[in-house]
Order: sequence, then C-alpha cells, then structure tokens
Amino acid sequence: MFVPTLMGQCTPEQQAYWLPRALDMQIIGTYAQTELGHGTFIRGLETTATYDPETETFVMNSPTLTSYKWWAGGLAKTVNYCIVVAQLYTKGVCHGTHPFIVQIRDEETHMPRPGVKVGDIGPKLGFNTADNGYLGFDNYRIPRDNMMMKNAQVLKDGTYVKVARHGKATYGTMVFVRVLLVNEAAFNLAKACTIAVRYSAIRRQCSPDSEGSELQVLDYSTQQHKLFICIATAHALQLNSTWLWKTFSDTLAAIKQGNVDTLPELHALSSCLKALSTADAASLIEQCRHACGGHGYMMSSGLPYLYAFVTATRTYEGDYTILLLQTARFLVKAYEQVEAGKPLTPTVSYLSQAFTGKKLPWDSSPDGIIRAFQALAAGKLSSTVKSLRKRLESGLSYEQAWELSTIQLNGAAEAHCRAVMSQNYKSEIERLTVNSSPNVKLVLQQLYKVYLYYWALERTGDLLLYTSISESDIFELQLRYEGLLKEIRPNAVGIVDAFDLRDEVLHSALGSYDGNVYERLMAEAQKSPLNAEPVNQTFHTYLKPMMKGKL
Ligand SMILES: CCCCCCCC/C=C\CCCCCCCCCC(=O)SCCNC(=O)CCNC(=O)[C@H](O)C(C)(C)COP(=O)(O)OP(=O)(O)OC[C@H]1O[C@@H](n2cnc3c(N)ncnc32)[C@H](O)[C@@H]1OP(=O)(O)O
Ligand SMILES: Cc1cc2nc3c(=O)[nH]c(=O)nc-3n(C[C@H](O)[C@H](O)[C@H](O)COP(=O)(O)OP(=O)(O)OC[C@H]3O[C@@H](n4cnc5c(N)ncnc54)[C@H](O)[C@@H]3O)c2cc1C
Repeated sequence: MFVPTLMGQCTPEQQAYWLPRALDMQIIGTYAQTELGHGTFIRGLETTATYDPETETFVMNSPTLTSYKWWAGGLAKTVNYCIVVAQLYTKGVCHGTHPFIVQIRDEETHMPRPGVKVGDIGPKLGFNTADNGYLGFDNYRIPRDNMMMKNAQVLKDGTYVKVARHGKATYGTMVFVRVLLVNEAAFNLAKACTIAVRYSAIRRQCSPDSEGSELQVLDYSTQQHKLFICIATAHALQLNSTWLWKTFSDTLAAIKQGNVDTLPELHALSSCLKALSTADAASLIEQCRHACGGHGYMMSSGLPYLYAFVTATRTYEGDYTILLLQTARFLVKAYEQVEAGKPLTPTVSYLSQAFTGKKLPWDSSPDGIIRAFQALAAGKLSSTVKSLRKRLESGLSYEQAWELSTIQLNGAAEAHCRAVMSQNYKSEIERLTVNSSPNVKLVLQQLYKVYLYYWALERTGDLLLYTSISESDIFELQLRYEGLLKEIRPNAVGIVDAFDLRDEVLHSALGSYDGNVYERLMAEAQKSPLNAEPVNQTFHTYLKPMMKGKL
C-alpha cells in the first residue's frame, strides 16, 4: 500500500523524489492509518499533525493511548518509513485526516528516531510472518514537504489549500486495494478447491454395498455439493475481478481528465464486491477444509493457512458490514432517482424496471434467474426504504432511522452484489468464450449454472417473497441442480487442474498433482521435532515421576 499511495497522493515533484527510492528498496514503507481506538471510522482518528510555520515542519503527536497506530504490516521491525494518516491542524483549524510520509527509523542504524515509539502487536490468527506494528509520536517533527500534497496543500505560511475535486480523494489507495482483493479472493479459493477436489479423488471411504470397493469421496453428491460451488465461485470471482479492474481503470482515466462522476459507482461496486468476494472465499475455503475430513485440519494440507490468510481480508481494507453499508447508501440514492424519473448508472439500471409492485414471473433459465436476483435486490431495497421512511415519519432523525434499518440495508446491498456478480459472470463467459471450443463453453456454462442454481436454492425464502416461484418450481430446480453436479463430476479434476497452480504454490500434502497423498502426509509428519528422538525428555521430567507417584 506504500507505493500505490505514493503514486496516488503525491504531487509529480514528490513522486519524482520518493518513488524511485521506494521502488529501488532504498527505503521500505507501510501504510499506517488504523489506530488502537479506530479503524473503520477514519474521521475519528486521533493522531495529529500540527503545522509550525516558524520551522516549516509538522509536529506529529499521539495524544492518547487509543491514538497509537496499530496493525500496519511490516511496521514493527521491517520498515523505516511509513505513510501516516493524521488529523491536520494549521492556523488553529483542524482540516481532517491527511496522509504524511514519515521517517521512523534511521536509514543506516535502523534505530527508531527520537520521538518515535514503535513495536510489534503480537501473535495473530494468521499473517504471523508479517510484523504488524504499533507506532506513537511525541512531538516528532517532519518537513512540510512530507505532507502528500496532490489533493490538499499547506503553504509555507500555513495556509490550507484544497486541490482535489472529490472529498474522498485521499481514500484512493483503499479503493485500489479493494479492487485487487477481489482477484486475491479468487486466487486463494482456486487453491483451496484444487487441494480439496484432488484429494477427494484420491480419498476412498465407505462402500454403498458390502461387496463393492470403497467409493472415491468425490462421487458422493454431498461432497460435490460442497466442492463444485467452490470451483464455480472461484471462476465467478476471477471474472468479476477482471471486470472490476476495467471499471477501475476507466474511472481512473476519467478522473485524470477531471471527471469524478463515476467515482461513487466505483466506490459502491468495489465496496460490495470486496465484501462479498472475501466473505465467500473465506467461508468456502473453510468448506474445502471440511471436505477433506481430518487431514484437512493438518497444517500440511495447506488449508488452515489459506483460511487464516483469507479470513483477514474480510476485515482489513474495510470490514464486511461497513463496506456493504457504503453500497447501501448508493442504492438508496438510486431508488430516489428511480422515483424522480432520473437516469441511472449502468450497474443499477435494472432498478428502473423493477419496482412494478408485482411479483416477477418465475423463469428458471439462467437469464430468468439473474432477473430473479435483480427482482430480489430491488424488492429488498424497496422494503428497506419503506422501513427507513416509516422510521423518519415516526420522528426519528435520518441517522437514527438509518441505524435501525442497517440489517435490511445490508441485506439489500448483498442481494444487489449477488445480482451484479451473476450478471457479470454470464457476460464475461460469453465474451471470453466466443472463440473457444464447444467443450470449454459447455464446462464453463455448467459451472455458471451451478452458481446460479446454488444461490437460488439458498435464497428460496426471498424468491417466494419477490417472484412467483412455486413449491414445484423449487423442487424442479433442486433436481436440476443435483443433475448438474453429476454432469460436472467426470471433469472435476481436470477443471481444477486447469487453474494451473504448481505444487509449490499449493504447498499442500493433499493437493499435489501426483496425488501421492499418504506418502506426503507421512513425509510431513516426519518433520515434526517430536519425531527427532525415540523418547522425549518430558517423559523423564514429568511423565515417569507422575506414573511412579513422585510428583
Ligand atoms: C500492482 C500491485 C499488485 C499487488 C497485488 C497484491 C494483492 C494484494 C492483496 C493481498 C496481499 C496481502 C497483503 C495484505 C495487505 C493488508 C492491507 C490492509 C491495509 C488496511 O487495512 S489499510 C486500512 C483500511 N481501512 C479501511 O478500509 C477503513 C474503512 N473505512 C472507510 O473506508 C471509511 O471510514 C468509510 C467509507 C466507512 C466512511 O468514511 P467517512 O469519511 O466517514 O465517509 P461517510 O460520511 O460515511 O461518507 C461520505 C460520502 O463519501 C463517500 N465515500 C466514502 N468512501 C469513499 C471512497 N473511498 N471513494 C468515494 N466515495 C467515498 C460515501 O459513500 C458518502 O457518499 P454519499 O454522501 O453517500 O454520497
Ligand atoms: C491482518 C490485518 C492487516 C492489517 N493491515 C493494516 C495496515 O497495513 N494498515 C492499516 O492502517 N490498517 C491495517 N489493518 C486494520 C484494518 O484495516 C481494520 O482492522 C479494519 O478496517 C476494521 O476496522 P476495526 O478494526 O476498527 O474494526 P471495528 O470498526 O472496530 O469493527 C468491529 C465491529 O464493529 C462493527 N462496526 C463498526 N462500525 C460500525 C458501524 N458504523 N455500523 C455497524 N457496525 C459497525 C464492524 O462491522 C465489526 O463487526 C489490518 C488488519 C488486519 C486484520
């Protein structure tokens, strides 16, 4: 995050100085925004940067315990610089949070600079190879030029000048990383399902009839139900990530031309796609672990590590709930635009036909299911706005009414995101397979249908509310879904092989290409330090005395 922030928040002159140093690794940096007391609510950050025109420096301070920076990756022992997000004060006025480049360690000795308190935050659920750190300041001075001045400036005399066209321009790095995280979710989920599907083809358990041989666990319908949605979702996330990257690039190009009109839609999309992709990837990686039984619980399976790594992505760079609520703000505005007969931006344009007051006629074709997801999102949005307005009519303030409606708002944002993801999944497959063989098309369409049927069956309650789906339609869809799993089964191993992930990348005794699962598990077990000696010294120190009654 250090380098993208230098790129996004510095003036050209500042970039010319800092970027080569960072890219050459002459300096190593991190992004220190979150504090002990605040992560989500950026406006509540407490670190201060007070401009002193006498010395043309900013004085950095951590006025409270809760103002200590907390979490930044590499902060504890690795980095010598960081981007610190602090409340800017000049001429006695607070201008809100701004980013500053702060040297925290000596470039030669690596000692913390006087006035800087820095350390490690301790062990975490995962990410233990990263030295996430804390950081505090005691009247620590940095040059005026170290304020990142692309979007706002403090002149030598302390005058504050706002440059950016959009109030949230300083949040740009977060949007960029959220976009990248959708791709990261796809990649890690692809790893997990490669491991679990390959292992399920090797693992045999139980025999349906006592005479026959044991089945590969991949042949069980329930195992297919657990795993094929993982493969389908990995593709859905990958294709949505490519699409989101293009949307991001287009918006960035427009902003460079001075047009910030599409930023709200990009923010709404990157927020909900980051939220849903990281949450889905984490829960499906855990599902892959379940699918590997006891061996999935071994660190050597690679799955616990993957889970610990990915579940953090649901929180960092904006917590799941918080980001869905950001999308919900955008959706409520879109609802109001429909009411006012105003045009809508592309990803919410479906709303213009959705508020008919009637249930959508059920159609079980893929296009029909996407329309049903859209109807569901629109229906949820409409009920949420009704709740919001009822609360306003009862005399509550907008903030109070909003807070009481946040469970529904999150539901509407999740449904909207699922509809967007399904639509993109379909259109990206169509776009990318124009010249593909019929077999490739067939397999990708099977996976895409698995995604649609799975989520339709997960949301039957909502579909009953907002579409004309009947009990027999649901029964028919369930049978179709189960049939599809059987169609995919013969190709399942080939499909995960097509992710083309090398053994070194999977790092799993269960998921290696050669399928030598048991040999690898045993070889990994031999690496346990407990196997280094036939009798461990704890036997003599504790067990034997206890057994002899001498403890
Ligand atoms: C090329 C490089 C390739 C590298 C590839 C590597 C891939 C990397 C992936 C993984 C590898 C592992 C590496 C691990 C890295 C760990 C990194 C973790 C880093 C961090 O976590 S940094 C800290 C991140 N912190 C957050 O995300 C905080 C979340 N909070 C917020 O974003 C905000 O506080 C808020 C959005 C919730 C609220 O902000 P606030 O100012 O209070 O604004 P509001 O009043 O709510 O809204 C006002 C108005 O502004 C709109 N708005 C808000 N944000 C934005 C935005 N970003 N852009 C545009 N608009 C925004 C908001 O919607 C409102 O609009 P409205 O009034 O409704 O119109
Ligand atoms: C592995 C890891 C690496 C990180 N790396 C960095 C880094 O490099 N740099 C950095 O600056 N930060 C980093 N972070 C911090 C991260 O960005 C924050 O933890 C994250 O943004 C969540 O903020 P929080 O911890 O304050 O959670 P909180 O906001 O305290 O969330 C706690 C709970 O309260 C809920 N909640 C909070 N506010 C509201 C609200 N308004 N409405 C409804 N519910 C609410 C949340 O949904 C959540 O359930 C990292 C975190 C992790 C886990």
